[in-house]
Amino acid sequence: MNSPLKVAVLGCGSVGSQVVRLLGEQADDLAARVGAPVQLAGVAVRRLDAPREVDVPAELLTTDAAALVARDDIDLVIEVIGGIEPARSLILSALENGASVVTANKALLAEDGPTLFEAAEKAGRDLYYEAAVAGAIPILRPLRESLAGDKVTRVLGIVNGTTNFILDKMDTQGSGFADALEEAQALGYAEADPTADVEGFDAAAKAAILASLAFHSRVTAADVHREGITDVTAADVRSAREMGSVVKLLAIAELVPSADPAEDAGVSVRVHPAMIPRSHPLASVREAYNAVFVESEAAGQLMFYGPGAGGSPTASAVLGDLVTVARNHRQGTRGVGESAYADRAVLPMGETRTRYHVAIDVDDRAGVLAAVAQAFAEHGVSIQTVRQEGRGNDAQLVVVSHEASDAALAATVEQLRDMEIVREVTSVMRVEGTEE
Ligand SMILES: NC(=O)c1ccc[n+]([C@@H]2O[C@H](COP(=O)([O-])OP(=O)(O)OC[C@H]3O[C@@H](n4cnc5c(N)ncnc54)[C@H](O)[C@@H]3O)[C@@H](O)[C@H]2O)c1
Ligand SMILES: N[C@@H](CCO)C(=O)O
Ligand code: NA
Repeated sequence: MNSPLKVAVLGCGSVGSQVVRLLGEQADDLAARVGAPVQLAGVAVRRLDAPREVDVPAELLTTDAAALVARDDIDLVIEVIGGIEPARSLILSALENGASVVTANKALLAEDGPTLFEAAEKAGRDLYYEAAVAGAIPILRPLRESLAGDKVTRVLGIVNGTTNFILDKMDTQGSGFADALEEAQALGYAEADPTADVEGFDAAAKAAILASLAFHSRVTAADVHREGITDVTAADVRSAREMGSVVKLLAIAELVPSADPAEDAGVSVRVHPAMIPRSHPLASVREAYNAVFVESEAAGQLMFYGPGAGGSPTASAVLGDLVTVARNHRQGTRGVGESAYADRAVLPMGETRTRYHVAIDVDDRAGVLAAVAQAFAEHGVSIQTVRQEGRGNDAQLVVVSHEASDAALAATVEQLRDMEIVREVTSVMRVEGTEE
């Protein structure tokens, strides 16, 4: 057998503890798959005496992560601390010292991925991060490797388990957002501070990573249009149900065509709640599960489904990467690095073409429908369907538009809100996953 590869694990929380457990339990199989034993050489923690989900020999624990990654004998570094600093400095230092790196850190990759990729390139080492998007689900490697010969045109993902759980409860139990969030917290899905999940920051980081890989371009979290689910009401969810749809928080990355068929105009990358038909494969993704739906020119439609979070599922993705980078490291080669040659521009949200569902409480009298239709027409927005519900003081018009620029749709809704015949615009939501 070849001499062992030495691994440093940075952070021993939910994911780190499961990585350490699996490194021990699967040691023989990992050695066979890598072609050399993979030996745990150090675990950086914040406190030596903190309770942990896994037993780590005391001599392997250290609170000095910087010194651990600077050690000459470390071949592989697994970063599962999270956040921007010190994670970024530690990864850069590990690469400079000749180690290959596996990380689950979506926030860092989405904020400053190119700095890390350039450092990996310069060092001739690997930087792998399958766990950063949709936890255990293999999605980054399929985009980066399996689909490298195809042209991806759209990625639609349910990439945040907490928000999917909340929206699922709102749909199946008729709960309001606050009650569904409370249930998610009681079950341990949502954090005490749920901002990153419910405001869409977590999904936006993942959208940036997916878009970068799918479209061979650099997309950062700052480029992603982001709306969370805090304004989704029970009325929105009911309205979706009446149309045979369901509300999901989607991470969307799509190629936007231009007038010249040989060239695209750029990419649209966004996270927002949307209504999708119940017949769409993503509609069946329940509770805290994740799924990523990919459309490409040659392959057609693909769906990747599974647990998007949790210590053990996420550790599965980390160890999958570890086996690959360990094998490369041993053989003195590296895997596929960053591919950003296409350098596509991210279009402003206003230029993105979307469809809207708008529910409007109106007076039930002659000319009202015509006036509402006129507001859409003034902004060049074509209506696909309109239906009336209720009568008299309870009349409601539900309009679904054809595709139009998001700016035109938003302006239409603004105008509706100002109209005298409109009592209230009760629900505005984008519609996705349908053929025009
Ligand atoms: N938990 C999940 O389901 C999940 C899923 C996908 C990706 N991730 C990512 O995995 C990473 C880790 O997440 P987690 O859920 O395990 O978080 P966690 O908070 O449970 O664990 C992080 C650990 O790092 C430790 N730490 C903080 N600063 C440190 C330092 N300077 N040196 C050493 N240790 C330090 C903390 O004490 C903590 O134990 C994050 O980037 C996260 O986004 C997590
Ligand atoms: N908080 C995330 C898990 C880690 O990405 C979720 O709810 O899916
Ligand atoms: Na993944």
